[in-house]
Amino acid sequence: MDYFLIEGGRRLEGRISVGGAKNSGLKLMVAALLSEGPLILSNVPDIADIRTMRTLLGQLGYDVKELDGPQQLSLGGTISSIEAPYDIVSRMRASILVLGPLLARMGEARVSLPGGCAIGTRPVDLHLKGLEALGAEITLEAGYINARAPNGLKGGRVVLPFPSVGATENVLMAATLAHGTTEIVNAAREPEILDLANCLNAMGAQIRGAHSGTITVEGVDQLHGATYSVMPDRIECGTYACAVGMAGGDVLLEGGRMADQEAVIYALRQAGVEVEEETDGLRVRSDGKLRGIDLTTEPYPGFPTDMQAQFMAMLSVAEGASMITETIFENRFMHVPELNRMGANIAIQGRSAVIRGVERLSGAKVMATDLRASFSLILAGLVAEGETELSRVYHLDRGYEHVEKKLSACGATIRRVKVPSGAV
Ligand SMILES: CC(=O)N[C@H]1[C@@H](OP(=O)(O)OP(=O)(O)OC[C@H]2O[C@@H](n3ccc(=O)[nH]c3=O)[C@H](O)[C@@H]2O)O[C@H](CO)[C@@H](O)[C@@H]1O
Ligand SMILES: C=C(OP(=O)(O)O)C(=O)O
Repeated sequence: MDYFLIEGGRRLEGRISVGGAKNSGLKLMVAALLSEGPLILSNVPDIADIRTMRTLLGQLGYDVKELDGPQQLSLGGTISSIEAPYDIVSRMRASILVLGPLLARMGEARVSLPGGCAIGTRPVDLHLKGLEALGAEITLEAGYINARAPNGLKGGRVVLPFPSVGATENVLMAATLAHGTTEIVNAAREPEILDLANCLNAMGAQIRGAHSGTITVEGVDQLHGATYSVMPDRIECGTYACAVGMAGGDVLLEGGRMADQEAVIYALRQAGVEVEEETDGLRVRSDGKLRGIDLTTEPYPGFPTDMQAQFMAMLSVAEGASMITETIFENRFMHVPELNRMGANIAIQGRSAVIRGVERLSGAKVMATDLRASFSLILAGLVAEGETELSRVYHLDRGYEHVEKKLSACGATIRRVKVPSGAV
């Protein structure tokens, strides 16, 4: 298992190129299952989750080819299996999203139940109810979801009690090939949903209102191939903005977009970080002097839960106290004990964390527990006195590409130590 060594105390200057969004790229790859012709995707992030999705699509019989390196993929072929097995779904929860497309295209699907993960129990009841509203017959057996729609799916009205991102995407994809009209009420409004709808429309789907909370889909008989570019990763962009905020410096986040992340930019500015939109991306400047602020995670357009851990790290060295309330996942504070081991002063009270800013953090051996928690520890390491050793970086590799390259290019001292598999 690789680990990172980080030496704190360097300002960050230069440019970081923001990659394609993990949370869009994965869904666009799944959308290819709905198409009769190949889907060509560009700006695909070079991350482990995308490689896992390639394995899953391969398992279903699909052919995923690199056209010009890992960032441009061609996806197409014939579906020869309708089963998403446990060993892949348990590695990556987004695998559940093949359920809707397989049902719509093949009339049946067998997908392992994903189960919980480090940040919460993460049930999929809303996905299943949504698909049932389109006429799917669903049973659960031996840890698997068995779904059937022998006469095809029928358009229906799906009212989500909570705007679940995954449930919205599963129902949206299934509805593109259903007979008749589907309305998804209280749909998630994340920019990645709009990206998915835009790609599906480019493939011939008839989707309206993908950014509005009520999505209308007129089912069509078939979808065709298309060429589409994955949107930039707003979470990666916000993560590097926090790095500059803490370490101090001046960095252009190439490809970053203000419109995708107004709540994050508002919070950065409140904390004392300068953010401006330029033609090429977002310019972030900071003198490293930060103020404490209060934050609550919410569905989009509110402050994203996927930026919570990074802000926690940043606010741990701000002047004054901050409070972060996590409303999306019930167990997303696993980074707190690790940050405290580096000298942070953070107390958890129920769903909130009270962060009392400290003057300095000190380098330590710490352990990644989930994707965003991993990066919060890198951020802490960038400003800590001495050396930080971050283990279990496979969590980080799921969703951040070329971290050590991107940060070192801006002056950070960070290196990956490769440990051959099998070594102790
Ligand atoms: C691959 C991907 O895109 N992942 C993102 C997606 O996850 P994901 O699609 O899993 O997130 P959801 O919006 O579905 O989940 C939010 C909350 O709703 C609950 N819930 C969800 C579905 C369901 O059927 N029943 C239910 O109770 C979940 O347990 C969680 O507490 O959106 C999250 C919220 O912005 C992000 O943190 C994840 O990075
Ligand atoms: C929670 C995340 O991803 P996933 O839903 O894939 O676990 C994330 O991207 O922060």
